[in-house]
Amino acid sequence: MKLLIEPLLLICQQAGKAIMDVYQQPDFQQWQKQDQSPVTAADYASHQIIIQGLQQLADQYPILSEESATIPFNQRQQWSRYWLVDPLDGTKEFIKHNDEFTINIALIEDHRPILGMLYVPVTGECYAGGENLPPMHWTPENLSWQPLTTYSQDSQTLSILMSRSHLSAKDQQLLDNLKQEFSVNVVHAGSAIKFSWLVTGKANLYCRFTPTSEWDTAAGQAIVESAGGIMLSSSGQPFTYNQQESLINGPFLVTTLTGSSFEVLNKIFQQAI
Ligand SMILES: Nc1ncnc2c1ncn2[C@@H]1O[C@H](COP(=O)(O)O)[C@@H](OP(=O)(O)O)[C@H]1O
Ligand SMILES: [Mg+2]
Repeated sequence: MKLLIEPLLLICQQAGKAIMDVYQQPDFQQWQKQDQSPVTAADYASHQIIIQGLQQLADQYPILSEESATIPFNQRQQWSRYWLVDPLDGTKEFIKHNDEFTINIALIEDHRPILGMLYVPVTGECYAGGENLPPMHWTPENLSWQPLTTYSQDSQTLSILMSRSHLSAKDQQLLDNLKQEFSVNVVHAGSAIKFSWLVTGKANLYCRFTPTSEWDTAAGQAIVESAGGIMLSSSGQPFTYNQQESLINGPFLVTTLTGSSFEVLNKIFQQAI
């Protein structure tokens, strides 16, 4: 698994450069996809580079990318290992020009993310982690991977991450209920950048009720889990992938909280579903 880190970083850097080339154009084009979500030339360019890069690796696995996601479930069901890719996560943030977008690449084995990489094109930072790998951070300043200190702890103070672009009445209800038990600080961030904030200790909770897709969460989950955090579904089980025809995720809770604060927060999350 460790051997994949450097080649994946290189792929992300190349795709990130293509994304930034579009981002820096004064007036880039955008289109609506069939599901009404926006897409740009940056999404497609990044997709092409990542596919080509993954196809050049020594070990070959099928690839499911947001921009080529029409592979039917009866075919995907045969896969024990595959790459799950979001070539540009946070397209709305990209269009708003607020810098909060990522490239997400995960390796899934038997429905669980065993390796994840998140790349932030604007800063050139990269996060990685997985099974038998510590959470790691790469920066253009250090030009090397540094292990991240893990922040799992029992705490009465919540820094809760919420989407910048997708919020619901349930999110508000959850916040109100959490405020009765914890001191709560809300942090807004777009895309899978939210997962990086969990492993750097800038936040300790991310709950989501509005839809996301499987490629939005898998890489972040692998990194958070490598840092000792957890990502749970509405049934209280670790979050899984490629189990159904739909690629839309249900509600989830991601946290680095432990002990009694985790128990209280999990109860409030379960009640909110
Ligand atoms: N109705 C919907 N169905 C599926 N995914 C949705 C969705 N609304 C938002 N998302 C997902 O939420 C992601 C953005 O997350 P956030 O709101 O936290 O920034 C989007 O990623 P993309 O930008 O890659 O499409 C998109 O996949
Ligand atoms: Mg996405």
